[in-house]
Amino acid sequence: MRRSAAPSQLQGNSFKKPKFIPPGRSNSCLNEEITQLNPDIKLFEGAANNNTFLQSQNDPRICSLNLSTEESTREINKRDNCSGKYCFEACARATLNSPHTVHSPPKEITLSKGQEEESDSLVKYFSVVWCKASKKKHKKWEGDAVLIVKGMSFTLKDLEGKDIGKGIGYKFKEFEKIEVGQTLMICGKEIEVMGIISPEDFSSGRCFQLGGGSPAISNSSQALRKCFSNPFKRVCKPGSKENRQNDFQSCKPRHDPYTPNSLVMPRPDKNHQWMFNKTCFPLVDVVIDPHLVCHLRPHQKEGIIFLYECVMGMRMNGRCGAILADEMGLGKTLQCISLIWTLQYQGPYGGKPVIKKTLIVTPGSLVNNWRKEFQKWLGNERIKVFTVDQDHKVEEFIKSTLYSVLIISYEMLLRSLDQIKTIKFDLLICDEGHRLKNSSIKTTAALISLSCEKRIILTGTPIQNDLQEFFALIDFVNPGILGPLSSYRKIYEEPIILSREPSAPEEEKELGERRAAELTRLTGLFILRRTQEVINKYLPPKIDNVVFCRPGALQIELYRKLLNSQVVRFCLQGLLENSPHLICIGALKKLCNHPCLLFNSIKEKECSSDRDENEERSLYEVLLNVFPADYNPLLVTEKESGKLQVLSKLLAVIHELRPTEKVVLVSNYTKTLDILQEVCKRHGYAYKRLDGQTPVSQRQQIVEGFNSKYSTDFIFLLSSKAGGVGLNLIGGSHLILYDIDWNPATDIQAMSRVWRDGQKHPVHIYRLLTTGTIEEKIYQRQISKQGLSEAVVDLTKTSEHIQFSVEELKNVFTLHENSQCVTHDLLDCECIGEKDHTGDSLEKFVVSRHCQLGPHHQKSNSLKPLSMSQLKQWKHFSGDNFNLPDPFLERIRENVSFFFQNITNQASAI
Ligand SMILES: Nc1ncnc2c1ncn2[C@@H]1O[C@H](COP(=O)(O)OP(=O)(O)OP(=O)(O)O)[C@@H](O)[C@H]1O
Ligand SMILES: [Mg+2]
Repeated sequence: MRRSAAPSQLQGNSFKKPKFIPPGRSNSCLNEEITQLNPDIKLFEGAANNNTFLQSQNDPRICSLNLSTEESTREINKRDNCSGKYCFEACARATLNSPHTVHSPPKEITLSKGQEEESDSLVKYFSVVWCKASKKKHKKWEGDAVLIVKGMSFTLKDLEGKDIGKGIGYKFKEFEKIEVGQTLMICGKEIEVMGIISPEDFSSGRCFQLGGGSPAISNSSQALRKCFSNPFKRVCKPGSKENRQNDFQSCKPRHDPYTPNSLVMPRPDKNHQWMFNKTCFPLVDVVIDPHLVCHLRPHQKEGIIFLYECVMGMRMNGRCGAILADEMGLGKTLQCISLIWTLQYQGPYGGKPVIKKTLIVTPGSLVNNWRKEFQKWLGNERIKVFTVDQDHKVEEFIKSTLYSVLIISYEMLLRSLDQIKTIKFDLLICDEGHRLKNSSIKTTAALISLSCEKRIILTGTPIQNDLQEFFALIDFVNPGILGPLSSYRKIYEEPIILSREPSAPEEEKELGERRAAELTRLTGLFILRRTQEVINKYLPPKIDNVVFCRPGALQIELYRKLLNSQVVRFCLQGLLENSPHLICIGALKKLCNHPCLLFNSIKEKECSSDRDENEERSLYEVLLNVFPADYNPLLVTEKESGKLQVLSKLLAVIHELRPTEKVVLVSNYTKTLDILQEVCKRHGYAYKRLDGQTPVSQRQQIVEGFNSKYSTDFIFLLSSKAGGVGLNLIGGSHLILYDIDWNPATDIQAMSRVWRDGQKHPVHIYRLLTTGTIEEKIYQRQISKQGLSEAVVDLTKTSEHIQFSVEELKNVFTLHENSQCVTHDLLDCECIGEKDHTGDSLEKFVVSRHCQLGPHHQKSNSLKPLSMSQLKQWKHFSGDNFNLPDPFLERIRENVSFFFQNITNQASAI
């Protein structure tokens, strides 16, 4: 009856047929056909097998590095053991890396009539094709669908997960014995049952992918079609056996794969060879340069293999994208440099290089850091890298044949997009690539428009907290892998989000969890994230301190006045039009940093002609009266700010006790940095400064100047928003976070700048908070579960994105004048600031952080904001405690009401 087929029929429905079928061919006798048309394949396979192929695959040196290497070995062995068309099917499945089989034993879901009548909740699933009911002889199937039969009702869903038919009250008989091949008329649609879907395939969502089974992999995605198109077009030209053997002998690995500690990449399997080695070059081991290997950490070796497998399309057929999401400081740069250096001169087929040109796009402040890292690991001669800046334009790169790597900032990329598009890049690396999470922004669109297939995103920031952003990143590296956004929403996002609702029924929860697990499984093939713990053992101890500083008298007076203002009262009545609460929050934060910042804002507002902002104006008028008539903001009096007083003492004690050590001083605000700079000048401390105004071309020079052991600088003033990401500031071993951000990710990024590979001294991190004020509230929000919503784990989100309830605002707009530490009060700790919880260290506690992908994704715990209960395990003591074990804290105690402290890698830490 069928004349035209639904998509699944065109590719071969996986529930009925073997899954891997190159388009245009029927699956039967596939291998025989190949052998007939292409005798060289056999010859080649034999040659490969006789050579180092299996030896290297079985080489324990390689296997010990990575599970995936072991897996691929197993896959290859499996393939070698099978033959004929079933072998082919198995190969395809093994490459897809899917632990699941599609065929499900009918008995699992076929129930006896009695049983089914008893339980209305038993559900059956079928893959079907459908068309509108008509009397025409020649039917035209309109699409594939999934039929869900539950008791006497059914739902028909298209492959995007949308309901296209629903019915209840059907005669039970009609659904009793649905069989493959049967046609049914339901809801005005004619359907033909193509296969049975197991409950597992339904709940994981795999059945919604064309071709079933391993969804996007066997799916007819663009990339795949490209690879599979006309497979016999460029097959090996028959050559004499001798020629081939000569070829074989002349192709040697660039480095000896058998020297001890060599790092050899996994060999492509036969399926890969069949697709990508049409000219039948001999297989050659790809070996990482021993010069690099001797520096690599174990996780970096594993990461290089991962990246190699991804970009070579060995993890997923024809998919060449990867996301390396290692936490900050794990050396993502070195892993990429090793990959580039390897692929540029080596390849598995005849040793031919896989790539010629690489494009690295990175935030402006890291352009020169990349160049520097290339120099550090490969010297100046091996690879010529070209960095684009004001004086070095893309044209130069185009004209010269010298350079193979182009490093450019995201901003410059937009400006030079037309030229960039004329260059054929074989590998694209997007550093700090979480910024591509929004596919509608210009940068993402520009990068998508580049034709390069091998794409790598590097990011140290968690990426799974927002499912839509997650989709954008995935879709960037492996376009189409999750289908169109609309079906992704229906199949994954909606069920997952619904299942997270506390009131979700059990059934919904289960479905959501399964979909999340499937999404994790699928994307896990090309996402790698390791946590900081993997390098802890190479790093010196780290002492984290949270220091609660008593506010100054002027601060308290202004604070009270502000909280009693009309604007705050309006906010607390829920009148939040024009966001007056944000003005108040802004004013309180400035006040905590230094009253002079607030004074300056008031004066600026006075001068501005903007008449609309009544709330702000009236608020400021009230406050101005609190300042002394002769107040001079330029004096930046230290005692006016609790934190500044503590900072000034802290710098003095570090300078005195550790004269050779340096300090990174971080703020989110340029104007606060101006104050801190003033303090440096006043005390004669040599400093460097990097903020949003610093020209990109100068940034690396400033960083290097500070890191140099010959540098006389004592302080590095850093604006975390402008330059926090990616920088290496290992010259400093003390880092002071002067203010706190709503977004814990911003603070974590900043705090990760000094405790990283290359750091020689124990690292001291000081987070300064003004006692009893909004800063404590922000901190509590950061560390309490409620505060860890997706709104704040994203680097680009600020307080404007945070929704406050009136209740929350009441809390934010309260000053706790009589508490030494509100945060400690909230911990329900029985101590009175004298107890020292030395036994437990932070590392022992698992932090849970809101992650939309659910529990399956909550593996890591190192760089997450800690929780209240963990904080309780930190050592803590009030400033009145006389036996402080820390010489630095001891000297600043006078202005400090409370401390928390935790030591990681405890040895001779202080
Ligand atoms: N194997 C290694 N041995 C010594 N130093 C290393 C090693 N790997 C990386 N490093 C150094 O560690 C520092 C951090 O590396 P890198 O900047 O690549 O981190 P990252 O993973 O990109 O972190 P972020 O997410 O903060 O950008 C660099 O100075 C780098 O040279
Ligand atoms: Mg980096």
